Amino acid sequence: MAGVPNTYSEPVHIAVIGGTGIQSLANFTLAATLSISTPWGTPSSPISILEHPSPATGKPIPIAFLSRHGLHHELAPHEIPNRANIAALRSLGVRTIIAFSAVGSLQEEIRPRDFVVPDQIIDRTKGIRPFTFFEGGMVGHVGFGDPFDEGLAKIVRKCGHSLEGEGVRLHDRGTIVCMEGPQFSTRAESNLYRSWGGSVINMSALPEAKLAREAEMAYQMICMATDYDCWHETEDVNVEMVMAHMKANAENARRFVGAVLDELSKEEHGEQVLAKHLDGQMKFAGAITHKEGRNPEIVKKMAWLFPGYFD
Ligand SMILES: CSC[C@H]1O[C@H](OP(=O)(O)O)[C@H](O)[C@@H]1O
Ligand SMILES: Nc1ncnc2[nH]cnc12
Repeated sequence: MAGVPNTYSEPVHIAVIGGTGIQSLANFTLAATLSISTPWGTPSSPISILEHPSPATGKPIPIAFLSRHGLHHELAPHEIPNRANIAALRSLGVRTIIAFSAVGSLQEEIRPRDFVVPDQIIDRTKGIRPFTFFEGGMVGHVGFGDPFDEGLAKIVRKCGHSLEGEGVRLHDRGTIVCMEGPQFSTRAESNLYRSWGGSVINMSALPEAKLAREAEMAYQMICMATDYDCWHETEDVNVEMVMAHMKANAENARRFVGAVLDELSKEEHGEQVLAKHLDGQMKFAGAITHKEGRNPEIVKKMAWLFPGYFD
């Protein structure tokens, strides 16, 4: 956009990843648009730096916004450059990610337009998406028992509940089934996922959440149900249905994200926003590969992501 700076000199600690139907965040001041190139390629879209006034001090707080499927939804779930997205955000200083996702509901009580703050994921991707930074000569194993950040989740839930009664219905927990797509599930699959205890289904929680964990970022997804997939007696999911529910509830989605950003801007959440509890975890996880066995090319890539960790 003409006149918008293409650099930003301050560190940015919070990011929002927008999914289907959320290609931008309105009501924020656009401070810069950044085109970042990483050793893992270029992100899904330029990263917008939005300034958000801190409710406490009025001082602008920068937020990075990235559109997962590209500016015009041109990237299918398996084409999303997840490693470039996460690496680019970390290079800006981001340590907290709020990720938004349109999901199918696998449970009667999760109605279209309800929000869910999930706490678990079942991986039904097919291994065709690059899913780790640690490969090709540097091994790293990171814990993923709780795929989302519980501290961040608590803040997100509190914000969601504060909007209840104003058109927002929130489910505090849930298991996402992340499927490969881009085709939707068969009815047999949809029923199988229900029998496994799945709450909602999407195509984008993974490897995004795994890579955020490897990059030592606190990550929480906010899901909005757009359909009952194909297990329910109502009409089977289709794109038109997903987009219609997203559009109808976009204002609530934006208010939800806005409330979370307001809350995260408070000084009391400083340590959480900087994900201090995850600091340095990859330094030890990656040290499993002895120095003499590390591939110098990968070491160079890693130095971009984790300056000073593997010197
Ligand atoms: C358009 S329906 C399928 C599509 O919607 C979800 O996108 P996102 O998670 O980015 O909001 C789902 O994961 C699929 O990519
Ligand atoms: N039914 C569904 N399956 C997978 N991803 C979705 N995103 C929205 N609805 C979905």
